Amino acid sequence: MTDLFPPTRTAALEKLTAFVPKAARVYASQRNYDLGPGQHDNVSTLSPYIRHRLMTEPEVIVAVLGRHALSSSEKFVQEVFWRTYWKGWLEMRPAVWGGYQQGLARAWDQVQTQSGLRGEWEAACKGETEIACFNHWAHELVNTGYLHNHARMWFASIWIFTLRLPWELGADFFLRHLYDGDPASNTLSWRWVAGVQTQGKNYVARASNISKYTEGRFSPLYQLTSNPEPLDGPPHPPRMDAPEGDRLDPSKPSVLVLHEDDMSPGWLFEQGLKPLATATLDATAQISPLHVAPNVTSFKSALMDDCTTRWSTSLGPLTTGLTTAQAIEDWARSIGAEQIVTPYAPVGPAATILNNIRALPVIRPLRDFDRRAWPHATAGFFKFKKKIPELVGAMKGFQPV
Ligand SMILES: Cc1cc2nc3c(=O)[nH]c(=O)nc-3n(C[C@H](O)[C@H](O)[C@H](O)COP(=O)(O)OP(=O)(O)OC[C@H]3O[C@@H](n4cnc5c(N)ncnc54)[C@H](O)[C@@H]3O)c2cc1C
Repeated sequence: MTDLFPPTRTAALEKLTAFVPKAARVYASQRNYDLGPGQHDNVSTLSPYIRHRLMTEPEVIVAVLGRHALSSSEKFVQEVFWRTYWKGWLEMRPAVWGGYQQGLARAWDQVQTQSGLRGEWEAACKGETEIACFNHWAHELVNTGYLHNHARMWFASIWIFTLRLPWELGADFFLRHLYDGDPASNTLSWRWVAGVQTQGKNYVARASNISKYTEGRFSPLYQLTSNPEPLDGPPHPPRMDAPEGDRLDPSKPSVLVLHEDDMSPGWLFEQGLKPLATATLDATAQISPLHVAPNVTSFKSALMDDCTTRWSTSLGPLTTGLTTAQAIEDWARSIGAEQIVTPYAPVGPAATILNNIRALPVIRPLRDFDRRAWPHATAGFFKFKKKIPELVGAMKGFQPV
């Protein structure tokens, strides 16, 4: 099943080319249908590539707008901007990621000390509950590294409101098994389903909706909790300013650190960066207190191999798989660098490691796309999406048709 996501940019581009003709009318009318593993042709299945920026959001949007007007492909373009919105929202409230990690640590303690909870959590993760659709999605996730968006919503809702398991354990289960596992999209989507993101409003999975959008493959009648209350959560932390990124002075002796959040470093070379050497950061051990699934680890590392192979002539000598701030500092010093350059890593495992580097200045340039979009994630998506035409207009290479 890993063949669904060959870990190369060439494969990502082929998928994009095949999907572009469907990005307008077909996507708008059929995107909510989950037709099962290997049958997800009505959506793009590009997220494992976009999440790691083996392919960027503007690149996908520009390809779609080269074929369709924004008015007819609006639904798809908006979905791509959901990723951007979630990232901007979390970037301005990084304490929410810390809060999730604390909640997860508490829930994980309970799993280890309460055998009843442990059994229920294990049954959910193994797809051994009484609910057939839920079991199916647990297996699909573990076997393929992907779930359709609607299945993610139903699964999260059943996890929280029918199985009554802590939402943080469900978010962690996703992060350990999704090829596109993403701190912002995953954490904030789980919070949204639970009713702590849009406070007081939860997402309730209904048998009729599941039956309709799986074309009758599943119909969990009378099995799902029907009117659950949203969970209580703390108020949102105060909003910080969105980051602006650092200015890059390419004349200083620099080393480059590549990480899972941006595997297309060409834009840094365009700014004149000529690294003395490059290292790749492996942040997978920071994703979860448990082991990340081996297929996810090997997917990420194959994507990184693809990136460093494509850019090999610009990177200088390559060191792979550094895992700590100390290891990066020691390596950078041994090269004789005066600064460490790294594409801005948004809130998450890579940023946590990079933020602990003290021995040398860390220069984190931010892509123009993020700098323009993130500050608009001040409130809900409804407000953010009004900025989409302006953000699309500012994209390099965009020619309206
Ligand atoms: C509980 C839950 C957890 C989720 N966890 C993740 C996650 O860890 N990582 C992740 O990338 N997405 C996550 N999503 C969002 C969404 O489900 C996936 O991005 C989408 O299903 C990816 O499939 P696709 O590429 O075929 O999407 P398409 O429908 O083809 O959409 C195109 C692109 O738009 C973006 N996108 C679409 N829907 C969303 C969305 N709701 N939020 C953010 N971006 C979106 C993705 O980059 C996607 O590749 C989660 C959603 C839910 C409800």
